[in-house]
Amino acid sequence: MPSGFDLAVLCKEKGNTAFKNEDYQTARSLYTHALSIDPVNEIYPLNRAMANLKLERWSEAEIDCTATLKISPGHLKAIFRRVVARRELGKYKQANEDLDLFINGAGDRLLAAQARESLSKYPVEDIDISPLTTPDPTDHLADEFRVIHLAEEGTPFAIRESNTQRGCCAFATKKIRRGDLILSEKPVVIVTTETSTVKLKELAIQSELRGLSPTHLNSFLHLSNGHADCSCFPGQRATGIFATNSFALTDDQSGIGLTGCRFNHSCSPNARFSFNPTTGHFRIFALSDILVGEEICVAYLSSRMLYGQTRQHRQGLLHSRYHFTCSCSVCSLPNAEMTLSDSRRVKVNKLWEKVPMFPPNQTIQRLNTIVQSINLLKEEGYAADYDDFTNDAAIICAYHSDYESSKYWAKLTYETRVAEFGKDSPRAAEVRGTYLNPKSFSMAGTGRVQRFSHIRL
Ligand SMILES: C[S@@+](CC[C@H](N)C(=O)[O-])C[C@H]1O[C@@H](n2cnc3c(N)ncnc32)[C@H](O)[C@@H]1O
Repeated sequence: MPSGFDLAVLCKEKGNTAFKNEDYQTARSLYTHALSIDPVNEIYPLNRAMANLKLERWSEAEIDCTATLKISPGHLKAIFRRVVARRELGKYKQANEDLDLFINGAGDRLLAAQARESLSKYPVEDIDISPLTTPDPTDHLADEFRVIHLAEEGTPFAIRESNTQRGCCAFATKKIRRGDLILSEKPVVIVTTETSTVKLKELAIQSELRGLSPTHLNSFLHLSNGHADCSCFPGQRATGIFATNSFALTDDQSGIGLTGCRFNHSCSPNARFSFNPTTGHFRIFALSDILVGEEICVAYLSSRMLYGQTRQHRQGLLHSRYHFTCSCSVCSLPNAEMTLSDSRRVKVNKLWEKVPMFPPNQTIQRLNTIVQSINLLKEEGYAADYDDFTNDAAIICAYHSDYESSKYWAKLTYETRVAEFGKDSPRAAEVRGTYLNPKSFSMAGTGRVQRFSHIRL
């Protein structure tokens, strides 16, 4: 497992950097990651012992020193660090025994004399100052995990562990309105996906990880890994984490936003993520009004794959791509409601295919089909992608020289895109011109003149 070994070494090196910067919490966590990848290297528990001493986590420091000594008996640094930990724990007898071991092992007169001198300051018998709680040696990550999940000030959400199988979730902490910007962040790990083999991708991810700050590497390694138990990327923890949490940024790039990737998927999402190539930010906008305490979910599948497919089909896609069984509010509907939901979505999909097939002399039917589709989506509680239909309506009205109707539909398209992707997004910019001037549609005014003002949503 050479690459697993690399990651452990990287964690140790970044941990050392954090330690030098006096960020002992991050250092401790990175040594824990290193240890979880390579549990037989004595340096990792030894370094973590030092971080634990700095954090005054004496019991854990003692446990780490003992672990080091199991792997490497007689390791002097481990013995000395355990002396410090045991003294602080009031285990003077054991501390003094360790100190004797250290002095004997050190074989250095000056060092031995200094150690003996410090020994004289401590009682020989134990006194009872045991810690208030006995640390669970398996729970090393608990504290860092909590730190990561503190909501940043000013954000309208918090990431919290849920009691569902969805793990961490984003919950609204303030009332959010449709079109509100929920999150904007720079992705930290960006990989070119075009023609990449798994091996190339793996190397690219490793190279990105090398460039991360200790804090970011630590956060990355805390992300969920849907590939921990499958054979997709054997022994490649970083690749598994990347595959679980990355989103397409552009046609040939994927990336991870360390906070954005904590938002779970829903088949009727109330938020939408997008990437703004101009600013280089990942953004999440609200698709509907969201109440305090409500979970904020985005969609991992795009438009028709989502609103036009049955639960079975969506679950199949999500499972093959991301290895999870969707438990969103739509997929958890009782049978009867599920059947209704499925039939609505299948119908919308059929209507979507039908819309462009109407000949020019059936534009009224075409517009009515568009209205019917959007109403079905609304009935389904699906609040996105109406522009898949409204843009078509704007074009066909302009074709028949009904610029008032065209503007009505183009405005809906523009407003949808502003709300879902932001006013400054390329998606909104794309339709702004035709909204302001429907005559600028390429086929405008080339069909039979007709009025459609009676067909509205
Ligand atoms: C990008 S992460 C999202 C954040 C994740 N919940 C966490 O704890 O960090 C994707 C993982 O979240 C879980 N997840 C997201 N949406 C889900 C859903 N609708 N149903 C079940 N699990 C979901 C799956 O384990 C998936 O692999």
